[in-house]
Amino acid sequence: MKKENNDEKEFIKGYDITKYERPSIAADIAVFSIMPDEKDNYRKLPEQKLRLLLIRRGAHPFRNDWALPGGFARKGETVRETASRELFEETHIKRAYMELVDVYSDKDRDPRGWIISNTFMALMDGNKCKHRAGDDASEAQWFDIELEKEAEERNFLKGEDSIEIDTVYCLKLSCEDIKLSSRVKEIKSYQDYHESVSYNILESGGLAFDHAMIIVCALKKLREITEIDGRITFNLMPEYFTLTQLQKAFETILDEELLAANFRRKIAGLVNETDKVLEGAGHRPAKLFKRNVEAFYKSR
Ligand SMILES: O=P(O)(O)OC[C@H]1O[C@@H](O)[C@H](O)[C@@H]1O
Repeated sequence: MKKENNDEKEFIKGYDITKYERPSIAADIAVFSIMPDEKDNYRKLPEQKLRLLLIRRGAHPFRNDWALPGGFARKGETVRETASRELFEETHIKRAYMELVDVYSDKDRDPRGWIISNTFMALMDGNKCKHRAGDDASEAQWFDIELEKEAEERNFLKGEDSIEIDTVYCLKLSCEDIKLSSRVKEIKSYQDYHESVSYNILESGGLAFDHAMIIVCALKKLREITEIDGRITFNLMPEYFTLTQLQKAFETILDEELLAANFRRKIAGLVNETDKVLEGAGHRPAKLFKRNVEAFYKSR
């Protein structure tokens, strides 16, 4: 046993790590929040909007284009630590829900060279976030985000069981008079009873690197997780909320209207009623609820 350990030590000492080319590692974060629409000031409860934080790049490459907050890993950091550090630099938020979206490693994704992006999504109550421009950024802004299906084409490959579905998505991001519009193609193929998915950027529309594609993937993942397990949505909520506000948050993410009775049945076990009410939002004050923390401890 001891001999083997010594062998291994010798092997590691003599190992030439430079014989493989090494990529640079970056982490990006798609930071989502739900915030009231400031333009909607005629209602007591303004419409809630799903928002994404973008940074205007202050340096080359893609100077002046908009990008997800992100940056290179520092020596010794895990990529999650890199993402948390970058998130804190931009939002001053230390703890937020973070989930890996995917790893983006296309050789041409960054003109500077082989740079792999590990992208996380972070969800937060946007009202708590004091975003500020970081060292390498000239501006940080919350953008309203919308994703529309523009076209879908189905092609049978060999027989009835093999199909390729091409979907073109139009991603719209807007912040006051800044309007970004990107088009991303999703290619889903089902062959031999297995699904594979890939994406192509058709138009970047003012977004840097491959971030248009990454944002589409992040939003689709947020929607998928919300459909499977609604607990993720609570990360966008303040401590106290009405059931209507919670339903609106679900509807904003899923981009569809939900039936109140079905919705309330579904989330009943996840919330606890409090003795507080929301004042000033109509003739009858609405009851405020909190997370039922025990239901959140349960493993997924
Ligand atoms: O902002 P700098 O530090 O220039 O570069 C980091 C970015 O480089 C890209 O590959 C990554 O997606 C990340 O956003």
